[in-house]
Amino acid sequence: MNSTHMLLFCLRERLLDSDVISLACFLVEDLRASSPADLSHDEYQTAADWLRTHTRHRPEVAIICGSGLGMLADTLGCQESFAYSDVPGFPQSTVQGHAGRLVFGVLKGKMCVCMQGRFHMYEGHTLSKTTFPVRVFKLLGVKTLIVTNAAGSLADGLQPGDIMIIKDHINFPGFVGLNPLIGPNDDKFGPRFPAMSNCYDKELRCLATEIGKQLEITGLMREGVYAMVGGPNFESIAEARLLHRLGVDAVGMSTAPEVVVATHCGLRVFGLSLITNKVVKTYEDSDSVNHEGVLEVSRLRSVTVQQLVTELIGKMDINNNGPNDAGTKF
Ligand SMILES: O=P(O)(O)O[C@H]1O[C@H](CO)[C@@H](O)[C@H]1O
Ligand SMILES: Nc1nc2[nH]cnc2c(=O)[nH]1
Repeated sequence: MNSTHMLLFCLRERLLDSDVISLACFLVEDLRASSPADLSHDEYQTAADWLRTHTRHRPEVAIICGSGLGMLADTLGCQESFAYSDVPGFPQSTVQGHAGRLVFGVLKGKMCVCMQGRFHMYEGHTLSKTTFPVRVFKLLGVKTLIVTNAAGSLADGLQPGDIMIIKDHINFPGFVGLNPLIGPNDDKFGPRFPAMSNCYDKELRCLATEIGKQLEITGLMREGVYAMVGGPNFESIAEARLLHRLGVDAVGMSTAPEVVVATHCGLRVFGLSLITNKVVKTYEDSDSVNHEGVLEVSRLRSVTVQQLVTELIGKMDINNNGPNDAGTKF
């Protein structure tokens, strides 16, 4: 008996009133609609097979470009690119600053695939669709995922233009059941109960800090905790204060689902947030954030982010799969 049958049974037996039943059925359906159980293994495999037959590239590193950071993909050598609309199963990008192209190419001698545009829950995509490319990358043989995003800062020491290496995240939507792993577990990808305590690889974080020193950008860099909220609205002042008190350094509307799915399937993850604005925390402050401002700061810093990511890819040991790799099952 599934949850809906259970609720209908309660109704028949007059255990609950009909309004409660309708609401509960709606919530159950809603949760189900947002779970990856609505995609079969074959759907990921079809996309991976299609890509394998359309490109000779065999990427080891995947990069997800945050808002306004798509220029990273332009630096790949020997490029081949595909519109998301051409790849079976890929959703469409609907947000300004997210071009909607998958770019394959070579960076510092490593085969890479770059998402010029990511998918967000607030666009109306299910979480399975939001994270769809990550599992496709796994099937393509990718070992390391690099996620980038634009984020607002709550930490006093983080200014617009700074780069925060993500040490950990808080997946707020996950607290209310909006987790991409909800639904029957696909054991071919990973375990039912994956650990998240090592999801941002320590070695890669240290390497990025070293590279920051070489690039003489340590003044712009620090580690911190990223929190994902659902969006699409930016934070109210009371919400900003709450996040600040909870120890959040930077907030955005993406990344956590991708990282959860990547960690589940044993990918090594590196993440960074480009701080595009300070989140307003006082009622006296008349500033307010907007997406155009976010994109502008991203573009201004995109070359620095590009240099950092490029050097990181060049120097990373591709054969070290990190602590989450339980061995591939394909
Ligand atoms: O997280 P990325 O995709 O970088 O984008 C961030 O910027 C947008 C808001 O300006 C939101 O989508 C937020 O998540
Ligand atoms: N939620 C949220 N997302 C962002 N993305 C870029 N800046 C912000 C911000 O201030 N808040």
